Amino acid sequence: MTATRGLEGVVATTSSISSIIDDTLTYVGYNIDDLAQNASFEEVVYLLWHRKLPNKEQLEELRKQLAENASIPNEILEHFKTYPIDKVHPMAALRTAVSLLGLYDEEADNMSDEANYRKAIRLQAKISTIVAAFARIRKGLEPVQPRTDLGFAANFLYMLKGEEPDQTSIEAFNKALVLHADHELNASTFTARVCVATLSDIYSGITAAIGALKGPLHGGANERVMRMLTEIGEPENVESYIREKLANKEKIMGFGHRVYRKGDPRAKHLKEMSRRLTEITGETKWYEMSTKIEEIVTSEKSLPPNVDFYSASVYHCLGIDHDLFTPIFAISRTSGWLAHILEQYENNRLIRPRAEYTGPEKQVFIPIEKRS
Ligand SMILES: CC(=O)SCCNC(=O)CCNC(=O)[C@H](O)C(C)(C)COP(=O)(O)OP(=O)(O)OC[C@H]1O[C@@H](n2cnc3c(N)ncnc32)[C@H](O)[C@@H]1OP(=O)(O)O
Ligand SMILES: O=C([O-])CC(=O)C(=O)O
Repeated sequence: MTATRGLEGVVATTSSISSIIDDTLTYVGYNIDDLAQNASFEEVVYLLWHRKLPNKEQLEELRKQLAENASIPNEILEHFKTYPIDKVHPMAALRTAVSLLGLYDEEADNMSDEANYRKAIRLQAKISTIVAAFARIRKGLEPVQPRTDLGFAANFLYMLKGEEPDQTSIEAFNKALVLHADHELNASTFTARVCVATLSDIYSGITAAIGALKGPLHGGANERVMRMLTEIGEPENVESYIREKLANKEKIMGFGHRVYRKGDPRAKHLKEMSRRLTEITGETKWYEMSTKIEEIVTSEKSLPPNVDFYSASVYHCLGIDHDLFTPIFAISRTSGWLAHILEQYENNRLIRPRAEYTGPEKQVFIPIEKRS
């Protein structure tokens, strides 16, 4: 038995949800470029869960279900208020809150297909309310109740800020949600599938996935990109900062990918959004710095930017706190995680690979009183 480090290139399951072939990303066969230009996040959720685009009635029904299920139990809001608020990362709060949410769902352990679908709706609906409520509570603000007349993207921005967002912000945020919704067998999706393949419940699967997304090699990179941009401060500091990092063999956050070689097809959409939004907000330096970083990293290391790189300046321009960037990724990716969890249940087999043993062999047990 020989181990493949990081399971690189290992095909671990079949799936009909999304694919990456020759650096092209599709959801159920629809090119991500088409979806990013044309689809609402709710349409994408429907597509991932049903493997077809909704008609008008089906989309309206899903929108209604998401809006009607967006409120969260008061116990979760009260729980947030007990946290050492300035020490808790919002991803840790989200991971805990999703687990807690399971305690208040009477169907949590009902494994019928119908109950699992109802739970998927509830989780997708409530996750953005959780993130927005935590963001407000930690600032000493009252949480804002979700509205049933707003779409998913608009509702999140409204709950976060307490005022109706403008059309540009809604469109940009919707596009970011579409771009992050699913991505084949990435680390957090694989985590979710491994978890529920034991026939554990959906809340366990999403809690586990949030834990995996939090890491800086995965979803946590977007927050670190903004930290790097802030540290650099001005475009004239980019060159020395990046070259020093590369010389020290440090990783530049937001670059590189396990699967893409020529480049991440989502990055160009986020780059264009970053260009537009930084112009609108008068903060063009973030875009200017980002493009300079891209030039250096691409030429020195042949590493193109991934989805996390330009999303940082996009979210910054939308007025979102930097430590909420990864929770926002989680809000969108919940749709993909849920699609994969439901697909796993449909055709389940326990996921249990092997390890190549590299430890000592044939050891002789020594009683404790004789050990040095
Ligand atoms: C949504 C997402 O999850 S997208 C990815 C988000 N993560 C990041 O942006 C973090 C930065 N990027 C990385 O750490 C990596 O590129 C990963 C984790 C995304 C992919 O990693 P892997 O396929 O395992 O590649 P690995 O980490 O083994 O790197 C291979 C080589 O490229 C280098 N490399 C990879 N990414 C980077 C980077 N961002 N900056 C500098 N060097 C890099 C490594 O140092 C290594 O070099 P070496 O062979 O000289 O030791
Ligand atoms: O696929 C991956 O390894 C990481 C990624 O880009 C994502 O999850 O969107």
